[in-house]
Amino acid sequence: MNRTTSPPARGRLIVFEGIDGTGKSTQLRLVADVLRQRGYPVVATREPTDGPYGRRIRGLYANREGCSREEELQLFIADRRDHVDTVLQPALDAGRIILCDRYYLSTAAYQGANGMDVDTILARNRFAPVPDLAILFEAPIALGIERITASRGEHLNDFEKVEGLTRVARIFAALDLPYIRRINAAQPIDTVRDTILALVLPLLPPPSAAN
Ligand SMILES: Nc1ncnc2c1ncn2[C@@H]1O[C@H](COP(=O)(O)OP(=O)(O)OP(=O)(O)O)[C@@H](O)[C@H]1O
Ligand SMILES: Cc1cn([C@H]2C[C@H](O)[C@@H](COP(=O)(O)O)O2)c(=O)[nH]c1=O
Repeated sequence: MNRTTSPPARGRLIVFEGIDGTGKSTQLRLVADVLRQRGYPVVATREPTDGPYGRRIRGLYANREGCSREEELQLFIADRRDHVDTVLQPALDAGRIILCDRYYLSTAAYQGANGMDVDTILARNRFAPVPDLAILFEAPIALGIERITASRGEHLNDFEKVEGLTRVARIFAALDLPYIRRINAAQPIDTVRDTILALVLPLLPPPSAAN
């Protein structure tokens, strides 16, 4: 008998976006735990990645000297291409639920804040799968800075960085795409987690169909 098996349902791509210190990584871990407890095959990942381009990008945080804005943008895009090819597309094809800490809206906002054209950045990311949901974490810049300073001892509070984050926040605020949902990330951790789950759970197939 000629038996056929149906391919697994396409997975879901859910991305966590927003300025620094709004709680994306914290929430990604919490939401991944809840989904796994419910039986979903979750892939938790992030950009910049830990791959070769991502490592080069992280090296730039310490010293940007000699790297033009265009080269920086190219590195983020190369990192994303690699991420799509090696992690995101295979996971989607296998029916997994991907939770990704930052994606191409971060490129639009951060490299846009560096002076690159936002629409051009988005156009150069057309190779990347469109997310099913982009959760945009919104909180005052000062709150994000305060959280990071308290937790990591990083000193983000100089004028130049605050000004830069203000430009980033303005671009995030102006993005108008159908898959974006904005959340109030200034609320307590459990409240934010429940808000995210209320957005995510209705988008998922039953856990058995996602395995
Ligand atoms: N809702 C919240 N209320 C209070 N503190 C929070 C909340 N969410 C996260 N934090 C704390 O703020 C700090 C920064 O959180 P987290 O690393 O998750 O932010 P992030 O958005 O991923 O930052 P970055 O973009 O810089 O990586 C952590 O110490 C975390 O415990
Ligand atoms: C994906 C992406 C990230 N960035 C910036 C945003 C943050 O300042 C760092 C990542 O830091 P995290 O603490 O690891 O979240 O990189 C960017 O400028 N462009 C991008 O595309």
